[in-house]
Amino acid sequence: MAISDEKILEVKNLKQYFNAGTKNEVRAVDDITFDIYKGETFGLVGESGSGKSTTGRSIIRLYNPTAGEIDFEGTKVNEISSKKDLLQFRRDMQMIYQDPYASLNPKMKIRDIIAEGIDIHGLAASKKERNDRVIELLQLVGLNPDHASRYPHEFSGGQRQRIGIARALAVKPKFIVADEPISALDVSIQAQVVNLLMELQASQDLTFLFIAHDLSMVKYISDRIGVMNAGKLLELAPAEDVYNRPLHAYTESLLSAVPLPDPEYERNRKRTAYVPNISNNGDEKLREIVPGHFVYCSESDVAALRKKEASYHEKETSVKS
Ligand SMILES: Nc1ncnc2c1ncn2[C@@H]1O[C@H](COP(=O)(O)OP(=O)(O)OP(=O)(O)O)[C@@H](O)[C@H]1O
Repeated sequence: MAISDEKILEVKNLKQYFNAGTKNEVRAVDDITFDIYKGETFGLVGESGSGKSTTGRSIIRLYNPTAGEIDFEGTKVNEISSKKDLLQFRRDMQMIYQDPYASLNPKMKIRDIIAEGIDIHGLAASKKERNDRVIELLQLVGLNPDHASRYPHEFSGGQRQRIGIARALAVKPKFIVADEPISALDVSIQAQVVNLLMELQASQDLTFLFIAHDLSMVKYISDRIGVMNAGKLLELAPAEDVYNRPLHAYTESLLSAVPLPDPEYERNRKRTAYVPNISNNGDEKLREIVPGHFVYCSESDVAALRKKEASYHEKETSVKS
């Protein structure tokens, strides 16, 4: 599915605090705003504890936001109240987890794990239809139909993640929150799962929120990327721009920590320490520096950031000529 200009998800000034008002208050998500378009993969990256998972969980309504709003297809997620609408929402929005093993019941056969959603939502009229659908899903994620009668422990990490994906797809969702779906996998398997997700996005008309702390893979799958730190969205831009023209110093330092495949280059390169390049004037917010490229900054930083953006283009032109 090509990316539409229609927004499927709007996150507006979302705050998700834990233990709010106590001395143990954690501002896991602290006033973030972003949209996701239909057919898009939006990558959310940041170090551990930056608030990525909390954002994903708020979106699928596991939490009640401290403040702000989440709209899915124009409906306020936290105001969905009828059983019927909530069931539909749970069907439209599915989650894929980091550790598929922990989320697969070890005592259940793969058939029943995959068919859980089919059963809950009454999507199969007969046992045969249910079985056929499971087989179709297994094939869709690159597994063998015979696997239906086996148990989770009989599978490798990559295969288990495929089972988790099949389970999510069983209810024909529109939107998938993939929370670090490849972090627990061997590097050699990561690319296979990323490729599978990309294929499925096209064939199943899906939109993804792809959460990752590893920036090396997220580049390939994401159309746009949001960089989070300490509950704030610090930079938001098309994936290419985040990688090739980072503007926030935090993004630059994250990128400098991405492992590179060439060992020689890897040994010699320098990590960039995070030296903030944003003023602390109290008027910081996500500001559009050039069309589509946003940085959390103060009004007084905008000119310098525009200059920095322009300097990337000058460098690119001089490399070409
Ligand atoms: N249920 C909770 N109660 C209290 N604090 C929480 C809860 N869930 C998360 N936090 C805290 O909120 C902050 C953000 O956590 P979150 O899991 O969203 O980060 P993350 O970027 O997804 O990191 P990771 O990659 O480690 O999961 C952390 O400081 C975490 O300890």
